[in-house]
Amino acid sequence: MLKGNIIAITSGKGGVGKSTVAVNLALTLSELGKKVAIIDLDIYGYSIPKILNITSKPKTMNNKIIPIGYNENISVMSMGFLLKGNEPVVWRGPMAGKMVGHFFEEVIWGKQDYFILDLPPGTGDMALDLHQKLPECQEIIVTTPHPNAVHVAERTGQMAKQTNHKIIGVVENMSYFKPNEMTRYNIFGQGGGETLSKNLETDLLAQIPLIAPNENGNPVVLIHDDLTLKKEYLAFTHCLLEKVSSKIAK
Ligand SMILES: Nc1ncnc2c1ncn2[C@@H]1O[C@H](COP(=O)(O)OP(=O)(O)OP(=O)(O)O)[C@@H](O)[C@H]1O
Repeated sequence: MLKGNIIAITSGKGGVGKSTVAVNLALTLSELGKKVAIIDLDIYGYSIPKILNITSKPKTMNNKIIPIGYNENISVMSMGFLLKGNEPVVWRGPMAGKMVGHFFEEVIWGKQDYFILDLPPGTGDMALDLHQKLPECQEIIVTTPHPNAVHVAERTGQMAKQTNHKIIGVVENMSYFKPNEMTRYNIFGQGGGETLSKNLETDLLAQIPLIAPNENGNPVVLIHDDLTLKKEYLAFTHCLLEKVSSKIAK
């Protein structure tokens, strides 16, 4: 199975930034010299290949899949690598569950410091499969500050608790927008991450701001492209490393 610390990035609602958080966390860990695998478990709504701009296809060896190497520290697997172009995945739940099993067992991962799992939103089949297949997995719950996102994310956290997955903490994404040092807009409200972490009796690990598109109108979501984002993710990753290693030590 997977050899290394396993961290699932979860949420209640879609679109709150799970995949973005998963990728930036992996990039930051890799910059700190850690070996990281990103497993895109959003079988229907995979987005990691697009975020990382990966177009190559994985090779196989002895009937096992070799994950795509993004850089020397990061290996990636996604449903998107197995399809031609932007094909939809029109599968019933058990098929998707089987694919998740393949991603864990039929990919040559080797030993990694961290496996970052990008989950689909909610408490459906995939989350349940994960709880059964990887009981040692720990979770980070992503929300925006908006009360609706918090309300739904709380159910994901409750599921983690019911199935004995440790919650490392909450990340509040799209927390605020700061066009300059003097101005700050709380576009999706305020305090959602804090409320969620209190309700789940865990820590608020980070408040990641909304980043404006660059001068060409392209979204900026990777730490490579924005210094503020880089600093926020560095602080978040250090906080995470401390929490994960203290849990390992216990
Ligand atoms: N901090 C941020 N600032 C600006 N844009 C962001 C930020 N975080 C995420 N986004 C953008 O928001 C959109 C949704 O992000 P993402 O795909 O990571 O969410 P998700 O929770 O994984 O969604 P889904 O559940 O649908 O897979 C993307 O277009 C992403 O580029």
